[in-house]
Amino acid sequence: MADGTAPEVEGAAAQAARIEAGRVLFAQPCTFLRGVVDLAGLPASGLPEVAFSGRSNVGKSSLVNALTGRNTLARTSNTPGRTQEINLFALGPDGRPRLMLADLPGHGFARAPKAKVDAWTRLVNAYLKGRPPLRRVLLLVDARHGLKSVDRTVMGLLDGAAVNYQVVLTKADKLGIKAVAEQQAATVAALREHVAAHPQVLVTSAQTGAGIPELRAALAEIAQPPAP
Ligand SMILES: Nc1nc2c(ncn2[C@@H]2O[C@H](COP(=O)(O)OP(=O)(O)OP(=O)(O)O)[C@@H](O)[C@H]2O)c(=O)[nH]1
Ligand SMILES: [Mg+2]
Repeated sequence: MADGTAPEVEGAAAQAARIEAGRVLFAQPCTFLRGVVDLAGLPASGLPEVAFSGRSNVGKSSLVNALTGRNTLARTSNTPGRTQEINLFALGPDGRPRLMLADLPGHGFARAPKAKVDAWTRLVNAYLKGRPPLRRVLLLVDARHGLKSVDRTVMGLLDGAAVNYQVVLTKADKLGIKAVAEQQAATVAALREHVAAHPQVLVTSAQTGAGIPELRAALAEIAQPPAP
């Protein structure tokens, strides 16, 4: 390079700057705005939004908590079907939030009455297809199980609506390093034919914090830039 800096050194410096931007963003306050049961209840905030989607019990609410460093911001449970509304959280300095987080009800099996599950599935699908500020959908997939047919249905919906999405493997602490790497490689390969999918698959654990700095960094690139 012209200034004598080796490319790998420049790459490492750029990555460190991304990680730092993510740390700074998620060190800001995060406040629960509201839970909505129909699209009309969604605020027109003008903020970029990122949604946490995936099968029931995959760890969506836990990931919101791990990212924001708050254990009880989003309610979690061992029972699939815990989150039954679209819960919105504003992240950023008081009065000047930079990013909206949307913790969604899960897809697929849930321990709740069928009529209720059908209603929130319709809500989530309508939200995923038609929410203008939605910049990225994080499609959470249990690292032990990989992509399931309900995930492929959601991927088809997002491809069709041209909504950018990124697969995040969760609960990586429940698998060995080799098995996680194999699941990651298989998922990357499966995403190649999906036009709206981000090519990078992130690996996380809400329990150990693995992958959380990297996911924060990815979301900092979507957030509104900090005020000068
Ligand atoms: N070991 C481990 N357990 C996790 C992790 N993330 C979530 N869990 C557990 O998985 C269960 C479900 O977590 P939630 O965060 O409630 O999952 P969810 O996707 O929001 O579930 P619904 O709202 O029901 O769709 C809880 O018992 C969590 O403690 C993780 O990274 N590692
Ligand atoms: Mg939840």
